[in-house]
Amino acid sequence: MAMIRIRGGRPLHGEYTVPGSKNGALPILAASILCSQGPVTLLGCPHLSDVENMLALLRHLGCQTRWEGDALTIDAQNARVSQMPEELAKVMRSSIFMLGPLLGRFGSAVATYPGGCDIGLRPIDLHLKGLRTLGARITEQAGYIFSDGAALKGGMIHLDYPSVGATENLMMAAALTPGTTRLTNAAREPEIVQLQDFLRAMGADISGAGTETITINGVERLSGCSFPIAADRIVAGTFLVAAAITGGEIALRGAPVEQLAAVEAKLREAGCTLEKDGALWRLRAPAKLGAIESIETQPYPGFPTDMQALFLALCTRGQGASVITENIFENRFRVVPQLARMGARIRVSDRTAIVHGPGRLTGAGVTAPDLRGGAALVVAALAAEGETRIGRVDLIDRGYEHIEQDLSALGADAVRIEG
Ligand SMILES: CC(=O)N[C@H]1[C@@H](OP(=O)(O)OP(=O)(O)OC[C@H]2O[C@@H](n3ccc(=O)[nH]c3=O)[C@H](O)[C@@H]2O)O[C@H](CO)[C@@H](O)[C@@H]1O
Ligand SMILES: C=C(OP(=O)(O)O)C(=O)O
Repeated sequence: MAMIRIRGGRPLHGEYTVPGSKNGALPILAASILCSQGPVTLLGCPHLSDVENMLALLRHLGCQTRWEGDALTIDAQNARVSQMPEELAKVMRSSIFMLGPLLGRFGSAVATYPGGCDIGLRPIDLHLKGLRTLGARITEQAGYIFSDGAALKGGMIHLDYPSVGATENLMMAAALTPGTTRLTNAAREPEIVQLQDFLRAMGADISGAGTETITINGVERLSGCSFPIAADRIVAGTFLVAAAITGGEIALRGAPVEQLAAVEAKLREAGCTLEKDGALWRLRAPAKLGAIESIETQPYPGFPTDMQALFLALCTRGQGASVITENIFENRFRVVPQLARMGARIRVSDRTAIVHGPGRLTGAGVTAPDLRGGAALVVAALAAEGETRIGRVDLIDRGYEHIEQDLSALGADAVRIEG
């Protein structure tokens, strides 16, 4: 098994270009199967293991896929319905995104319960309830989800919770479903707006993404287009935290600054200076990081749950106690025992973690518990004395293309050791 070895204590300095977004790309890849006329080309698509797994799923469903640099072309003209292979569904939460588009285009789908990082129970009841409201007949048997959407028609769906994935799945199902579908209490994340933009580029009639009501008028068919994948707000946030914890300075190129308002506010509270400088967004760390009184994860535009573990790491270096509350996923403090191995003093009670800083972080052998927990260990290792070895790099690779190379280019001593 590969691991990342980091020798800490070197402040990061330099410029970093933010890559395309994983959470933007994954639903867009699923939506490409809706396109029956001509190929779609996604520009600036990140080369991530999750993207490759999604492509394997698309090929299994009869699509042709081709990379040319960062441009990814998918031709779904000859796509067909077929049972999704369990091994792919098991490793990737986003396999569930195929359900809506397959129902929309072919009127049937067979899926398995999705796997992915262990950050909570992650039920899919809201996805299934919404599809049933559109007329899908869904039966669940031995881990398989059989859905028949021959009689799909537009309808009113109120989501009990603004789930990102359920909103996306239902937008995709409704794009080719006759009649008008209205989604209320929809998620408002930037990735929902990106999916709407992509569906529109293929010819869909959809509006309202970014607000809590999305309206979709089904069209007969969708056709090919070329579409840019937007920059990854969580990767951008990760590199800001990495620079901050090492007492360094970073300039991000192509950062989605407005999408990071909640993260920026907390970095400022920790004493960082952030300013726009033309196309660059600069962060300068203070001589000593301050504690952060309270962070509460919330749906967008609140503080993102995907940044929570990274701030656990950052707050270990803050002067005093910081309080972090996780409201979205019930199992997202699994990195705490790993950070404790590096000397962090964090007390968890239910959904709240109290981080006592400033502690001395020291290198240790640790294991990524999930994608962002893994990134938090990388960031902590940059600030630790001595050598840290981080295992389960495969989880980190889900969302970061070659994190050790990008950090090395900014001055870190970080290498991947293939095992
Ligand atoms: C590929 C992708 O974009 N992943 C993101 C997406 O995940 P994902 O789309 O899975 O997250 P959701 O917004 O659906 O989940 C939020 C909460 O709703 C619950 N829930 C969700 C669906 C459902 O049918 N029933 C239900 O109870 C979940 O268990 C969780 O507690 O949004 C999360 C919240 O911003 C991010 O952390 C993930 O990085
Ligand atoms: C939890 C995440 O992703 P996914 O929903 O794909 O598991 C994440 O990106 O932090």
